[in-house]
Amino acid sequence: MGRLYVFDHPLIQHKLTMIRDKDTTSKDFRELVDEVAMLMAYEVTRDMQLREVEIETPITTTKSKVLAGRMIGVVPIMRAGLGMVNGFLRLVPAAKVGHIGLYRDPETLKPVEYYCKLPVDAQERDLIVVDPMLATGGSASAAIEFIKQRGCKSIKLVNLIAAPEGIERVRADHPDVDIFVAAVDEKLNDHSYIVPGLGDAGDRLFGTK
Ligand SMILES: O=P(O)(O)OC[C@H]1O[C@H](OP(=O)(O)OP(=O)(O)O)[C@H](O)[C@@H]1O
Ligand SMILES: O=c1cc[nH]c(=O)[nH]1
Ligand SMILES: [Mg+2]
Repeated sequence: MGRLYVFDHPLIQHKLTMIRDKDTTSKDFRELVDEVAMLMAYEVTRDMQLREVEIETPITTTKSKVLAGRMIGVVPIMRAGLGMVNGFLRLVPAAKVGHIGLYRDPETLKPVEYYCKLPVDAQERDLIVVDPMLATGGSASAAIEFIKQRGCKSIKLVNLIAAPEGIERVRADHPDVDIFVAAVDEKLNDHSYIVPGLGDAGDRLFGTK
């Protein structure tokens, strides 16, 4: 069973409140999603490997640590996942970015794939799938499945807000994937939007509605 991490850091919770507020403008919404993604990236990357190197400071020679081992690939689920990419890249600029285009069909609620491009060395990277919303879990589960079909094995999922249904779905379909969220909300409504949630993340990021 994949582990579930809920980030209760006060800065994340404060910013999430502003993100949820319906009166927050697209500009502020984008900036806040970016900031929370960066704060989450700090914790999500806690298990990155280090190796020791010898360096010279202005005072003396010393041993110190640098990143080593598997590098990261950030995989946003478009569109809304795009809003979380920069936060990760600011902390890990050497990360590569793969894109998965999915939208949830409003009638069937099933994810429809329209794009997939991963880094050529994706199989050798620790992949972090990002999407602000985990509602039914259909989109995240399909995205993880596409990535696995391309030979990738080390995968994490990072969402701002998750519904219990989405967490259960991803855990059932992909028990090897750990999930990192800023909040677990109450439920889904009749249109499978998260309650209380933040509305349509893609529309709020890009001002399309
Ligand atoms: O867990 P699910 O029930 O699959 O729903 C979550 C998905 O819905 C949203 O995308 P949307 O389909 O609105 O596409 P968009 O990002 O282009 O707006 C969201 O960004 C997730 O990808
Ligand atoms: O609440 C939801 C559910 C799916 N997609 C969103 O953007 N918001
Ligand atoms: Mg949307």
